[in-house]
Amino acid sequence: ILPYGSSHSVSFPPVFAGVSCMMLFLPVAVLGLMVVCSQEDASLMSPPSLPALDSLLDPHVFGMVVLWFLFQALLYVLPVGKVVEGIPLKNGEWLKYRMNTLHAFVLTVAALGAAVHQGVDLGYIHSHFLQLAVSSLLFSVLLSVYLYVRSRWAPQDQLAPGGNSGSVIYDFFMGSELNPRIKGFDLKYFCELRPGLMGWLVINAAMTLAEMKLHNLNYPSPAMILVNCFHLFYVLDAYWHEEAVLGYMDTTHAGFGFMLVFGDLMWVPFTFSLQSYYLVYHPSHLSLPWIVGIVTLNVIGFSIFRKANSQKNAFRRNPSDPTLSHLKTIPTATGKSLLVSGLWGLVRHPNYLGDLIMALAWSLPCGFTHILPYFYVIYLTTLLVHREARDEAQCRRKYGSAWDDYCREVRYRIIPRVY
Ligand SMILES: NC(=O)C1=CN([C@@H]2O[C@H](COP(=O)(O)OP(=O)(O)OC[C@H]3O[C@@H](n4cnc5c(N)ncnc54)[C@H](OP(=O)(O)O)[C@@H]3O)[C@@H](O)[C@H]2O)C=CC1
Ligand SMILES: CC(C)CCC[C@@H](C)[C@H]1CC=C2C3=C(CC[C@@]21C)[C@@]1(C)CC[C@H](O)C(C)(C)[C@@H]1CC3
Repeated sequence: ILPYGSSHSVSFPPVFAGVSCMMLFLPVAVLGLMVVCSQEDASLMSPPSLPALDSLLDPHVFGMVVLWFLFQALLYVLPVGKVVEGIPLKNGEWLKYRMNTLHAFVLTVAALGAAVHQGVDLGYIHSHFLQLAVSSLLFSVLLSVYLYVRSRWAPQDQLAPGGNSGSVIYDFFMGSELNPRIKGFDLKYFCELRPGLMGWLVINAAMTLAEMKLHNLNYPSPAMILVNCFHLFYVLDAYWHEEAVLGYMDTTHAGFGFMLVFGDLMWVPFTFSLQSYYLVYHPSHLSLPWIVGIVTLNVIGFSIFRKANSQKNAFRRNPSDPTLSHLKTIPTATGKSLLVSGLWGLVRHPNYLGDLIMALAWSLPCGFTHILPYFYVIYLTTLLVHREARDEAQCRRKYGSAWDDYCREVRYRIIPRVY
């Protein structure tokens, strides 16, 4: 995938071929991982026992996926939570966003609690897991087609820097419009934080019930509790700091096309929950010192991730923030400065380092029998290394020699003394 904003170099045929392959390969990979995860031998080398293809698309399950999306959309438009402005657009305007993910989370938990009380069986999610993933894929394709079609009529100043190459396949994948909206309803912002992230937690809860049922347990296993708590904490942290997402690369630069739609609606819920799905079939027994070690690792990762993101966000909002006055900075020709001490002086992407440490802590409760529960760490490492390279190129373009000074001062990208 090319850096956001480099549509000039996409007329190269291998790029189109690569994008087409990814569109086919990524959904198949998600389904393949899910199938292998439920097998006794969850080794990536073992041949997956494939289910009948015609059993995968179930209209009833598709209806559930649409209902979930609409329910989350309804919570998004509730007039609760403050309204804030995003970063300025090319045309000088500011878009407004309502911050109510935490309200939506509480209402979702209440609604699910009420549904379970009325006899709804969350076990449906476990027993129709593959069908749910296929329906989410179909929904993602339909939404991406809608986004591509409407982008043909979008004004020039509302297009993303990349994703406007003129090639149908490339633009469909990367997304042409930067902030597609239906009236005030921001489709990209909504999808990034709600149906997928919340769906991930609901799937985890369903897998916990499935584990207890399958193994006749009165309580979930410690490994399942750890995985659930870590994931819940990560999502709640994203919701608590919801405003920060307005400044992240995906919100400010990426078009909303198949890559992000699929990422938000299929990849996130169905691959991020692989650890809890794995634990249903592969119990993992953890000793107390091991549990303490894993929790400590997660706390270290989270502290780095949170402190780095909060420091940078506070610094960008107010460079003379008195709580940051002890940090060294490098001025740049754009008027903005770069932090060069504290965590941002340790490596150039301390927030990625924290995220990766947490990712490792989420996999360790699953033990060492299979590599599959480590899929999330592998994915995140690949994504963040690639993201770091794109960001580096962008910052070098933006800040010129000041960026080179920063790189000389802070030599390592993500892992101190290693990378
Ligand atoms: N769980 C998951 O699947 C994923 C999680 N993430 C997480 O999302 C979060 C956001 O990531 P992302 O948007 O990629 O990147 P960052 O939040 O790291 O943003 C990068 C930008 O920060 C600014 N910056 C870089 N260095 C400095 C410095 N020294 N001082 C001040 N500003 C600096 C630059 O922008 P400018 O100067 O213009 O402000 C740069 O473009 C991360 O914590 C990441 O771990 C990301 C992807 C996937
Ligand atoms: C191979 C795929 C198709 C690539 C898809 C990438 C997306 C899944 C990720 C791109 C950036 C993301 C972020 C989060 C989730 C994953 C995606 C959408 C994030 C919302 C997770 C929670 C964090 O606290 C965050 C920092 C808000 C994340 C922002 C980036």
